[in-house]
This record gives sequence, structure tokens and C-alpha cells, in this order.
Amino acid sequence: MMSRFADAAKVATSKYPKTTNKTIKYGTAGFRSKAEELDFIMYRMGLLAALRACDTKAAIGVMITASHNPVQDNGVKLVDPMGEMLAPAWEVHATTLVNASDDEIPRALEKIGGEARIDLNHSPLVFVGRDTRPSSSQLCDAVISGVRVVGGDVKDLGVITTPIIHYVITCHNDGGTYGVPSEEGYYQKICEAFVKLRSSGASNGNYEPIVYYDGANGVGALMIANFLKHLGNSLSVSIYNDDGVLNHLCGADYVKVQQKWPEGVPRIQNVRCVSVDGDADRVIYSYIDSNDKYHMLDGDKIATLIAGYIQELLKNSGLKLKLGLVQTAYANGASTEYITRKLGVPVACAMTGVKHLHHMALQFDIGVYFEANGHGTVIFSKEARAAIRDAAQRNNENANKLSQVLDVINETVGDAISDMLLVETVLHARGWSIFDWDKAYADLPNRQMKVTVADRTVITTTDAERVCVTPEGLQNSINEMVKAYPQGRSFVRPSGTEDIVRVYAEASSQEQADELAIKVAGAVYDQAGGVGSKPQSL
Ligand SMILES: CC(=O)N[C@H]1[C@@H](OP(=O)(O)O)O[C@H](CO)[C@@H](O)[C@@H]1O
Ligand SMILES: [Mg+2]
Repeated sequence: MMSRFADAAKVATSKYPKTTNKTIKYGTAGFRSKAEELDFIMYRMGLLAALRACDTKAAIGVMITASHNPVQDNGVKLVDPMGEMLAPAWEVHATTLVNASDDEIPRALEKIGGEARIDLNHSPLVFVGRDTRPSSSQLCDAVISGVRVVGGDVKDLGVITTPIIHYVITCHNDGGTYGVPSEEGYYQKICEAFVKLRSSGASNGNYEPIVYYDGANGVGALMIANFLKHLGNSLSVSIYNDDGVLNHLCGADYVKVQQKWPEGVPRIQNVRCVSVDGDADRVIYSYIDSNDKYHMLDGDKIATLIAGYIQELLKNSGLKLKLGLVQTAYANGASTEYITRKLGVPVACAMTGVKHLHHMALQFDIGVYFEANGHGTVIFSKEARAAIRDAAQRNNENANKLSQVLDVINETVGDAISDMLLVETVLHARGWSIFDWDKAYADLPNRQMKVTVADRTVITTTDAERVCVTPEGLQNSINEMVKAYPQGRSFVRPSGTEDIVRVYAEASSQEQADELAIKVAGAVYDQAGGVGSKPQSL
């Protein structure tokens, strides 16, 4: 019998033939590689998205972006019905489908359909969005072809940020409860709440409503301009890096990793600079102080600022809701210490990757989660949201504020611009300058290194990646090394996005953190099959 998916193979062969025999895996960030290697993968992800839409009987999202990677790269990730990352079982299906030969596509689709017991009579709807990369438009056409060849409908959102597609998908699938399912609906919801929260005046104490915005030369620069149309005089945003080479010497990843002021932004003392990444789902703040010293405020600083403020609103409102913060092993030790000891907010540690953090944040009524690199948000349980809205209606002033704060937040995924507006809201409420915020606690000096090994899967970990299980003996070596450094901490784990092992070290001085990182990197090289030359310096 001819497969109902026969056309999928025909179009694959004629328009999107497979161009590699390498095995490819759907990773933490979906599929990512050089743009010219991606046509066939995009087409197949269109096919898969349509099947997933049948499976969930809901609209599915496809975002074409390689986030902070160089402009030559591109990538694709699927968004599940409530804005979540694609379910793990479907990551496996994605991998199977991408690794099938062109002729095997119908069989692979039948198999996925069978395993997931999909109702193929459902007519699938797929939303697609893309970043500003020159390759994105053509790759988007490949996705659309994939969806259509199996009878799906497409809504093309055009050039948008990753968080906007997550928001639109969620609103579409919940019948508009979370908000109006459109790009315009997104701006309106967030901005209206933000403007209301500062209706008594945009300045307050040490807070001045002025930011410099580093758009990473990407979609974040376009979208902030749309935000500004809704923000009136509430915040003055000067936009920089809006038409150069994507992510080049600027943007959130550059600022965080290089710990440097972004190129293209005027180097003015004591001004808050907000850097977003290539698809605007990550944000990092930085400033130059009066002594011309550079300071970077990362996801940990953002998370502690937000959690501290929500805790205060909760306390003053009398609402009994359980607030918690989720971090990863990369969170600076000083931030964990500050939030647990000073603020008394419980902290949980999740494995790297936002889906793990998101999942762990669900255990709290209000869960704040952030990776140190600036990706994160706040999520509220249904009950928490209802309790807040209810108390707000009964004129509880703090609950009312919290209710408006809730609308500034994009709960569906980490969102650079919504997170920025949230940070600005807290600073405004507290009357803080960026300096006041920064001095809450001092980061422990830290260092990250990469080690290349023959097979990074020989490294396995436990306890949210903080303890290394294999190769046997490596953790003991790390323990011995760490002992020699005051406030020393170090761990190693295989990257989920690059073919390397990551080493993290922190200690009481930068020299010591660097020294510890180099020693631990050496131990990884010796005990886990290092290749090339042994790491001896940074
Ligand atoms: C140390 C670090 O920043 N790791 C990043 C990086 O993961 P790795 O598994 O470490 O390669 O990419 C992930 C996806 O973008 C992001 O979630 C994560 O935070
Ligand atoms: Mg990103």
C-alpha cells in the first residue's frame, strides 16, 4: 500500500534532499549548524511540527534561529502547545526523522504516527517565526513546505523574537486566557502593565528611567522599537547595534562571556546598558562606574533582584504563597548565599538548560528561574495567580502591584525585553540606581574553560551536574584541588551544545579562580582522554 506520506519523500528528493550522512541530534537548543547545511532539516521539522500538532490537537511553533551563534549559523527549535520546549519523546522523533534517508521519510513518519497514536485526521496548524539572519527566510520556506506537504496550515509570524512565538502559541492554545494571541497583543499586555506601575512618575530616588540598549544587531533591536511605541514617556531607551553584523562584539553572550562593554554603545559612566542576544530571549545588564571600571550584572543578579522584590510584595500583601528560586551549578556562589541567607528564599539547583529549570520551578507557587547567562523568567501556579488577582480586586495594594508585575512578565519562556522591563520595574519601585542594585552582594571571582576530549560522554555527573561520577577518581582529584582555595568551588560537565567539556571554578580572588580552573582542566585532560595540547593557561 502506498503511504499517505509518499509526497513527503517526493518533495524531499526534488527540493530538500539530504546533504549529509553524519548523525545529527536534536539537542538542548534544537538543531543548530552552518546555515547551508540546514535546508533538509528545516523541511523535516515542518513535517514533524505538523505531526506534533495532530498529536496534541493544538497549534505548534517553529522558530528559526541560532540565537547567539555567529551570523553564518542557523537553527530550529519546536515550541509545544503551552509555550514549553518540545517534549523529550519528540526530541527522539526529531532525531529519527532527520537521520532517515529521503526514501525512508514516509516510513519514519508512519512510525512516529503509530508510536504516538496520532489522529492524522486532525488538521494541523503550525506557527513559524524567524530571526534576522540572511538565511532565515529561505529556511522558513523549507519549514512551510514540510508542514503543507502533510496537509498542515501555516501562520507565518515573520521576523520575531523567540519569546513572542512562545507567547502567541500559548495564547492561541488556551483560547486567549493568557493574552491576545498576536504580536500586537503581546506588546500591549506587557507595556500597559509596565506603564501603570510607574504612573506616579517615571523617576524615583536614585532611579532614572534611562537605558542604553544593545540589540546585538538582531531581531531584539527591531522589536524594542515596537515596544517603544507603547511605552510613551515611561522609559527612555537609546537603541544601539541595530544594523551591523549579528552578535559581533556585542549582545548578551559577548558581554557575559568576555565580561566587556559591547562595541557600538557609547561608553558613558553610570548608565545602565542592556544587552540582548540574537533571538532576544537572554538579557545581561552592565555599566561603567565613576572610576571607569566595568561591571556586569548577569542572570544571578537579575534573579535575586526579582525574587527579593516579589518576596517583599508577598510579605506586605499577607498572601501565603511559596516563593522559590531555581539556579544551575553555574550560579555564582555569592548569589546563592545572598538569596538563602539574607533573603531566606529557598533555592533549588537544576541541570543546565532552561527546560530543566522551568520544570523545577513548577514545585513552587511562584518560581523564579534564571541561568547565569541571563535566560529566565518567573512562573506562577494557577492557584497563585488566582489568589493574587483575587486579593488585588479586594484592594490589597501590594497584591495589586504584584498583579501588574505578573502582566509585565512573559511566563511562557525567558524573554529579554520583558525581563528588562521587570528589572526596570523593581529598580523604580526601590528607587535604586544600577550601583545600588549591584552592591547587594559581590560576585565571587570565577572562570569557565573548555577542554577537548576524544569522547565527552565518558564524563557523567550527578547532583545537578555538581559531582562527577565517571571517570572514576576525577571527582576526588577535583576535591583535593578545591581544598587548597578559600571559597573554592569547581565542577566539570560535558556540554549539551558543543563537543567539549566545560570546567567552572570560583574562588576568593580572580587569580585563584583562574589557577583552580586551569588545574581542574588539566585533570579532565589527563583522566578523561584529552586531545590536542594540555590546558596550561587561559
Ligand atoms: C554554561 C552555559 O552557559 N551553558 C549554556 C549552553 O549549554 P551547554 O550544555 O553548557 O553547552 O547552551 C544552552 C542552550 O542555549 C544554555 O541553556 C546553557 O546555559
Ligand atoms: Mg537566545
